[in-house]
Amino acid sequence: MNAQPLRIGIAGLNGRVGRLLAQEVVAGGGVLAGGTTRDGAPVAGIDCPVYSDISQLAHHCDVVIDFTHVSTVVAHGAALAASGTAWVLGTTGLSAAEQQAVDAAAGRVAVVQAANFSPGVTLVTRLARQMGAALPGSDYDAEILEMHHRQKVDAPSGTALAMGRAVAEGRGIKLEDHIESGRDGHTGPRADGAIGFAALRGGQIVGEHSVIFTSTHEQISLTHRSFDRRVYATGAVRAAHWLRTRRPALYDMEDVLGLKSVAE
Ligand SMILES: NC(=O)C1=CN([C@@H]2O[C@H](COP(=O)(O)OP(=O)(O)OC[C@H]3O[C@@H](n4cnc5c(N)ncnc54)[C@H](OP(=O)(O)O)[C@@H]3O)[C@@H](O)[C@H]2O)C=CC1
Ligand SMILES: O=C(O)C1=N[C@H](C(=O)O)C[C@H](O)C1
Repeated sequence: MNAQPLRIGIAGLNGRVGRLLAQEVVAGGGVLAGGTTRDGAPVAGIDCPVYSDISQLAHHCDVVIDFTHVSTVVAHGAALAASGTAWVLGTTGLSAAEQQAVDAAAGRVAVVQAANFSPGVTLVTRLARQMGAALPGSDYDAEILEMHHRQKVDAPSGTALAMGRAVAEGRGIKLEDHIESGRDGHTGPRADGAIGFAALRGGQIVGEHSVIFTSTHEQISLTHRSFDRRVYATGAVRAAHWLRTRRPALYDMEDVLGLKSVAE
């Protein structure tokens, strides 16, 4: 049993998720050790030290929860690995090179990375893997539909890509070899075994994802809707506490929820 409360820092303290994280860290029994904003300015209504440099924040924390922007990932990974600070990473839209930086950091510190910290999405993604295994691409066309608020900057969403990757894993193929995203114009017919994506944007929709399998004779769809971003913040804080006793490695929300020991 750890006597000291967990010291949690928040990268992107003034973000839509960052502001909720500040509340959930305290509600979860942790210490809000500080946060970052781009210019180091304090955030109205949140009482903690604020830095512009994540290295400064890291020295005061056991773990940093990071929901920022993809442009920060390489620098954040290097800084947290150098200071030995665990990392809960929710930022989406990573390139292969940015993902490699996360993998490298996870060789030195414990990292939980998830495109979506909601328990419901974690389960839907697991089910998508099982459906991919059971419903072959030769008979069942897999499509992922997502809708988000108008401010979202990356598409398809990280969650949609994770769901597509799960379908591909179930089918024993690579998503990269079968992805059909952003169809427009004279696309030709759907490729056999393709995994398709469609991204909608509008208003203040928090996050909606559907995985849809359609054959000649039937359709099966799984839909998840987030009503409140707090579901991401509570999931990320849960991940931060779970990380406390872990060795350096890359973990995901299935690890945090203990699902990997449950038979599929
Ligand atoms: N994994 C999950 O469960 C979820 C993931 N996300 C992802 O989290 C990320 C943030 O989402 P959201 O909170 O809605 O976004 P916001 O734009 O509301 O917040 C992002 C914050 O990141 C900071 N930031 C942006 N660019 C930089 C930079 N170059 N350097 C340092 N800080 C920067 C901004 O700081 P400042 O205000 O100082 O400019 C801002 O406050 C996105 O990638 C999103 O897709 C979102 C929801 C759930
Ligand atoms: O930007 C968002 O808002 C969200 N981003 C994540 C994603 O890209 O999947 C998670 C959630 O859908 C909300």
